[in-house]
Amino acid sequence: MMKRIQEMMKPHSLMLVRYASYKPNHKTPVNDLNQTKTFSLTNLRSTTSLCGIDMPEDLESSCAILGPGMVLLKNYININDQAEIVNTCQEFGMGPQGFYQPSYKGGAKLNLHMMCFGRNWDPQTKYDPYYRSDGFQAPPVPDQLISLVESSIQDSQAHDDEIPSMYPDICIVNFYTTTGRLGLHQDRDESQSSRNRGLPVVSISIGDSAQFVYGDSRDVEMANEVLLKSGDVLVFGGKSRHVYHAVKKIIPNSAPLPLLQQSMLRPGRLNLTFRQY
Ligand SMILES: O=C(O)CCC(=O)C(=O)O
Ligand SMILES: [Fe+2]
Repeated sequence: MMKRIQEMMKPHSLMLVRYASYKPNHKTPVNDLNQTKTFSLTNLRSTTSLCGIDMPEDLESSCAILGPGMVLLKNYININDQAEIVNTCQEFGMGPQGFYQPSYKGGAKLNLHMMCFGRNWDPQTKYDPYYRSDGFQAPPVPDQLISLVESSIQDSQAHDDEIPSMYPDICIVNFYTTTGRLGLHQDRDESQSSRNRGLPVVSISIGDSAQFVYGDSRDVEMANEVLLKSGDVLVFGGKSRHVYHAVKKIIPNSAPLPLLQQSMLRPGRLNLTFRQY
């Protein structure tokens, strides 16, 4: 539930460039070979078949305080930059270090596709500085995304000065199809020093909206709910660094139509979470 909406502002503008010079570095896959099938974020289809919502071009940004250390910057990223982020993730996501569907120890797969920048994270290995279970190395976090995260933190600090600064050296990119979801959890796999200092997690949403739940306990019935829309940035650090959170549902056909026209993002939701290891 939103506690308060503050000051209106223009959506953030960011110039993203392509990463033509990055050369992936990987070992021969050691296991999970069957997981290296490519997954595309985009699919070419006629513009008349795109299902999304019309958006006023001059929609302003706003801010909601969800709790101590938890700030939602609404409509923070403009459509062009959202489309560039889709392009960047697609470019890396189609490569050998790209999207795959990770699995838990027992073999069950997560209900999403994932790739990482900076360090790989996997439900089984947690953070590995170099290689994920199929042997591929994570590319570095793109500089333009680092700048976007740093600006988001500064803007969130203007609303809550207890949110610490951080340098985003790791990023998990999740793509949820319209049936995707993520169970209630805390983000606890970063270094103890990062977590003890309450260094924030910065989460960017692009595409279809998500019902996101969050709360202080493991009990999902007690959790609050907020809709994360395309272009929103959620920052949780300080006292909320270990908030329980989950993605309950993706709302089909809720992405902005101009984003779909520009990026050809497939139905579903792209989420990037940045952290300092
Ligand atoms: O998709 C989201 O909004 C949350 C993702 C998340 O919690 C995570 O990657 O740890
Ligand atoms: Fe999380």
